[in-house]
Amino acid sequence: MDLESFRVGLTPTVFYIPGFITDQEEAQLLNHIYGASGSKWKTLKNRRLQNWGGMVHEKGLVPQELPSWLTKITEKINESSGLFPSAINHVLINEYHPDQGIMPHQDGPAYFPVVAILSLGSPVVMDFSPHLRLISGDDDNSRDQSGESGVSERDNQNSFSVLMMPRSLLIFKDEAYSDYLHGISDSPTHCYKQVVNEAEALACSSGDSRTDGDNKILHRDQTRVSLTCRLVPKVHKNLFRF
Ligand SMILES: O=C(O)CCC(=O)C(=O)O
Ligand SMILES: [Fe+2]
Repeated sequence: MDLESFRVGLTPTVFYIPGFITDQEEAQLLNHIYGASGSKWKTLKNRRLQNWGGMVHEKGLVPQELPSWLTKITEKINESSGLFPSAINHVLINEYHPDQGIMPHQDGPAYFPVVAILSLGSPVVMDFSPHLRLISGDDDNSRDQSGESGVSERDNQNSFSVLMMPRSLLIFKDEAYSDYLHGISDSPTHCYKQVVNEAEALACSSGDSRTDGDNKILHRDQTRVSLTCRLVPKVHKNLFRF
């Protein structure tokens, strides 16, 4: 795959790959996700999530083997992007109802700084906003299970947004990873007027979203499920030797 041809926007470095999986693969993934044991879900204030691959700690991953229905996807991401130095070993599955989102955050330091997000279900807009780097130390206090940390300082210049259609893959790294917060508003309508990938996203949509084309408003009338695929380079072989 020529990843360069999927680059979007002016900020290094964001790639948007429409139709990364087929309708059938999307349905199969949703079957596996909703077929998982109820105890696999962790309910947060504004969404539910499933954690696959093991527990991420500040010092690395206490690993758990990914099931084959996930490695099928992660291997395809590894091979087609060529951006991960070894196999993706962690997948966070987030579920959002139309009035749910994720606060602007930066992914935690345990991850290799490349993120691949596969979207299923309802389209949404993800907002990126630059933040002023925190001057000192770590910000562990606000980190939750997903390894994300809230960062309060930010500015609104140079912000940009990406429209994430079902079955698409969004990859971001470099500045987009290190100098920007990313988040999804909890509003049931999202405006896609300013997105950096409107043409790419809408070219591939097959009527699975309700849009108001004149005002570029997206009505989130379905649940969205996303798979955030990452690599935790440091893996703990022995739980008791932390
Ligand atoms: O659901 C998404 O698209 C984003 C998830 C995310 O940012 C995360 O899990 O860190
Ligand atoms: Fe994130």
